[in-house]
Amino acid sequence: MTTTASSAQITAQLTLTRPGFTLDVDLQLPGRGVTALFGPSGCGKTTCLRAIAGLERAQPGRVEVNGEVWQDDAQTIWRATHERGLGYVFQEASLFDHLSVRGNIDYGLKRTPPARRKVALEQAVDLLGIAPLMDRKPQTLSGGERQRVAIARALATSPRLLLMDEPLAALDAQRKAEVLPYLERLQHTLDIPMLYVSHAIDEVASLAGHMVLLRKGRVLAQGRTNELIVRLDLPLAHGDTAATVIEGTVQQHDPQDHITTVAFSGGHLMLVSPRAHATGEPIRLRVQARDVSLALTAPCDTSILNVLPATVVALGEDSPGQMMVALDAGTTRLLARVTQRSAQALALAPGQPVFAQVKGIAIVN
Ligand SMILES: Nc1ncnc2c1ncn2[C@@H]1O[C@H](COP(=O)(O)OP(=O)(O)OP(=O)(O)O)[C@@H](O)[C@H]1O
Repeated sequence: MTTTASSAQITAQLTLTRPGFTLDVDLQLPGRGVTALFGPSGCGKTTCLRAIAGLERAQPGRVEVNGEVWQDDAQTIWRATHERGLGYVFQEASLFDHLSVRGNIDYGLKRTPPARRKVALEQAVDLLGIAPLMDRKPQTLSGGERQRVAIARALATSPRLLLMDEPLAALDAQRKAEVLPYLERLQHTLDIPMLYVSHAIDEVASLAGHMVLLRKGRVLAQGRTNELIVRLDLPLAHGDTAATVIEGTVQQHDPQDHITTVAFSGGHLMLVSPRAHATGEPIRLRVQARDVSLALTAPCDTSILNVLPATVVALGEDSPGQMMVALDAGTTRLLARVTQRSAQALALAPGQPVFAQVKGIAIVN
């Protein structure tokens, strides 16, 4: 086995040329947690995953995962896919229809030498909530159930890296919402890094701490998801889906009004939450730019619960007639989408103190 001294990090320098398309990326990713590959159709997300998996050969290429070198053309190192210890989950779960769910998961387990087994069968089954399905045949399962079985099977191989290529894309919104919490649970429980391809920015924002933004085979930006989604120079901070993820701590929960108060670097936010959250629990919140409005003086007699003092950092044009405003509330960057007319009427400019009125907040996890 070829290893180097570097610790939890994934690096991939990949050049791969096809007629009409060149992938040329230098990825520097954390070796823990979920990293999303995000970008428009055809930008090279799947090609990146396949090159990291060794299913396609980048030339030249170098891939190193948590100290193990999988490819290094300069040193003529090449590990075949089956020697990389990968889990791969695709859009459509490719289960063996002649085997039961248990048989499918056992198949993954048996391919893993006992010394390398980190994830017990029971743990994979429990994390994906599939215990009641173990004796069923795949063709009797719903799409969401099949996908959970496919993920459990990949996990049962105790992969060094789990590659997921749009694992929720074939599911309708309801099934997606059913599988997403399991994926969130995985990353909190297992120390298996995941690379996650998705088109859906809300999925990325809730799952991935880190992301790579791809365009036409190149890296447009890579870094912490919370930071990239609010950068006005990048496409994510534009349009209807622009949003901020706020990391905070539950301060209290009022069971009478079902209101949870969350403390974060910019103050407090209150949100309606039917579930009682424990005091001190870390919590991530998503605030959409279209749900934030601005005022120059503190509004009074308003039904809006959350008014945060903030400072304008930058303004950018969004769509015709709309501006995107980046704000700092404490050390937290927020986005507000306001009309161009309002931006002019308030004479919004960098450095200006404002009050951000936050109308809608969603709990991410
Ligand atoms: N087997 C192949 N042979 C030739 N060209 C291919 C092949 N697979 C993909 N391509 C091309 O390579 C480019 C990158 O494709 P890739 O599948 O990596 O994009 P993607 O970002 O994953 O897209 P999508 O989101 O639509 O799945 C595209 O231009 C695509 O047409």
